[in-house]
Amino acid sequence: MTGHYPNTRMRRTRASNWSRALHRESQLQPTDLIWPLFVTEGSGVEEPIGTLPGVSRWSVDGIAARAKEAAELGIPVVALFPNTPPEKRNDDGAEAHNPDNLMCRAIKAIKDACGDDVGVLTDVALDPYTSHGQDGLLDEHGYVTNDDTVAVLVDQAINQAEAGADIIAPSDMMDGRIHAIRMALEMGNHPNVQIMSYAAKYASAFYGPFRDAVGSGGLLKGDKKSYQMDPANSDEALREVELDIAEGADSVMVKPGLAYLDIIYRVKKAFGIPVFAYQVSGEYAMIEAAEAAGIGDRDALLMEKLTAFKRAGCSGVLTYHAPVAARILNG
Ligand SMILES: NCC(=O)CCC(=O)O
Ligand SMILES: [Mg+2]
Repeated sequence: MTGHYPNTRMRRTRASNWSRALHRESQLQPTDLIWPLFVTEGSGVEEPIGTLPGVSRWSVDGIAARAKEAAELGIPVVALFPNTPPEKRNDDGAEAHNPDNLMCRAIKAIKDACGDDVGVLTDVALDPYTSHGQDGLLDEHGYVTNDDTVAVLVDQAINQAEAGADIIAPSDMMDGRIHAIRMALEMGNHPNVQIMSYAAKYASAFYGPFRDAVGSGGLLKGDKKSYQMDPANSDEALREVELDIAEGADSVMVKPGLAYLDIIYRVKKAFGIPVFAYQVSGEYAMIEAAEAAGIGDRDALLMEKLTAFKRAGCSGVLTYHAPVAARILNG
């Protein structure tokens, strides 16, 4: 039972800087951040992404430089997404398991440049490699098949692990893929490669700028509602998470971030496992747009939102603002 005024004055502990610092319940640190990076072909290339102001695609050499920057800022992990050239995209996304694809070259360049100082998280899904922009293989009706897709995702994940990936992050939302990938990693002599499952990924309107960044936006026909979750659902997210833990996920992700804080909170309470939020491209773009429109201070907005993820129970956050936030935190 809390006391009564005036014995209890809630404002007492808020009255000074030192006291606010002492009583702060959640503290964001650079080590809470995962920095998503977009890879493109060429060398010495930086391509700014129009819908993500401040974010660029980098060629492999630039990606290695960004990873070094991450290490200097205290950011422990970078996440990689390739912008596959159109001529290498086809119906079955076969480029995803080409050992010399953009992703594998970027993984190797980072591991050569940074070794153990930076972890490399790699996305598993076919959308950056398919000519139709869906995350899996289509049947004759245009439906994204489950089991045939999982077989390709396993090849994609092993391909990334062979190149040196530290964390495999399947974002496809097929059923059973965590088990299949975990078994393949065990059999393929990669027992310590982690899996961070996009366990509760919602069919969201906040992904638009990302699709521009990986070049799949113009290609995508229809939507992803037959595999990504309905934003109205919450109990279903707990079932998704429970299955992925049972199948061998080391950590889980909830995506998007801010509109799904209740899901993060429930997952953490129910399972006590490491939970990560993906603050997605649309969320990033909205903060930048608020700053550009003069209706909010970018740094204050982003630090408040990132802190909210910690408060809700996250171990960390994937955010395009990672380097900006780390610089703020490092003073
Ligand atoms: N598989 C990764 C994503 O879909 C990212 C979406 C976004 O940042 O909007
Ligand atoms: Mg699932």
